[in-house]
Amino acid sequence: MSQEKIPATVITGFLGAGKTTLIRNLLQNAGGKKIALIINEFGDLGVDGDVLKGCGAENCTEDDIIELTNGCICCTVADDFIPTMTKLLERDVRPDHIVIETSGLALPQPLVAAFNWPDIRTQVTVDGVITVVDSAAVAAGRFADDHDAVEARRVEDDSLDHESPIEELFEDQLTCADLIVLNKTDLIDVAGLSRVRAEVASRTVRKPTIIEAKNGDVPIAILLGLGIGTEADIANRKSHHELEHEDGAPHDHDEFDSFVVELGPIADPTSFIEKLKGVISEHDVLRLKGFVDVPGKPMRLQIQAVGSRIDHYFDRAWAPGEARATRLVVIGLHEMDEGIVRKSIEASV
Ligand SMILES: Nc1nc2c(ncn2[C@@H]2O[C@H](COP(=O)(O)OP(=O)(O)OP(=O)(O)O)[C@@H](O)[C@H]2O)c(=O)[nH]1
Repeated sequence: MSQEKIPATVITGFLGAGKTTLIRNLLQNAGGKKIALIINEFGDLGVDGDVLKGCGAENCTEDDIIELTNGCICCTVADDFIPTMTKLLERDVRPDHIVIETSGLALPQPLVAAFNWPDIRTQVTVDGVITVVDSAAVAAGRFADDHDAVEARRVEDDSLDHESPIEELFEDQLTCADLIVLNKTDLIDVAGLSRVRAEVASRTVRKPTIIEAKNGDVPIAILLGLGIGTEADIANRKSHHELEHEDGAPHDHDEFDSFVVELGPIADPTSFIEKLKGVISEHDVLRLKGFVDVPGKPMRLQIQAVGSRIDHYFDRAWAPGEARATRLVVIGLHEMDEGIVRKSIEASV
């Protein structure tokens, strides 16, 4: 029996760009399409999976949400992603569409290349790669090295890389895109947005379509059904790393670190969050997210920090029998001193 290939959409974008938010919208507006979701996170705590499982979309039940937590998907393609895909494809009821959320630090290239593996290629095709961009972060220069300063240092020290790991990853994620979503447009003005658009366009040679969004709110008809078959075009989308190491040396994430902080109940979340802001900016924490136990409140408090901007809201009631706890995952550059950051967060309670 010949079966049509199942389309798979890869959603990529730097830490905190709004991938989970966009997917949540997509699931809630999927109009009866059965969607399977594969989520990969950097860091030990399954926050994104938890957020998406709580979104209650009928066409994507908890069974349809698969979390890959053994490291970044781009490094564990063979061990983790391929077996997961194979199992998904063996299910009696196959999904209409597969959506894959990569970790904010993943290179999408190795993942897309995996769709050329023999067992996968015959059954699934990449509908398109969607790269979500935090427009406010781009506007604030968080993905741009100060090239003049770097150049000045480089004259003194040849071993210095021109681009930071963050800037390289950002470009690699843009390089792989079929569609770029400039998200968080509510946080910048029109002039800022047009500068962001120009900067993003200048960092992609292939010139994919660029659209704008607030809270990842993009009609499903725009996101799904691109019909690109990206896996056949992977040679045109090489990452910095692939270009530098044509021998195929594996990429790793040594430049980044993550750890989980567990705390007791937080009686004064407002003061805690205020102090967290200070910790994040003092120690250059890239991303912090998790859940807080506020005594006396039936709901858990979700904390989401991207750079020094912190969102927080009570997202759902603690389930009966669920242990109330405060757990936060912290992600930063390798130079981040875990011991000091951990102590500062503990001292913020
Ligand atoms: N103001 C504003 N906030 C947004 C928007 N989109 C997402 N956010 C917030 O940004 C934070 C990060 O969003 P996520 O959707 O978790 O980002 P992500 O890309 O999945 O993050 P990682 O999985 O950690 O890489 C959350 O607090 C969101 O509510 C937007 O358009 N505007």
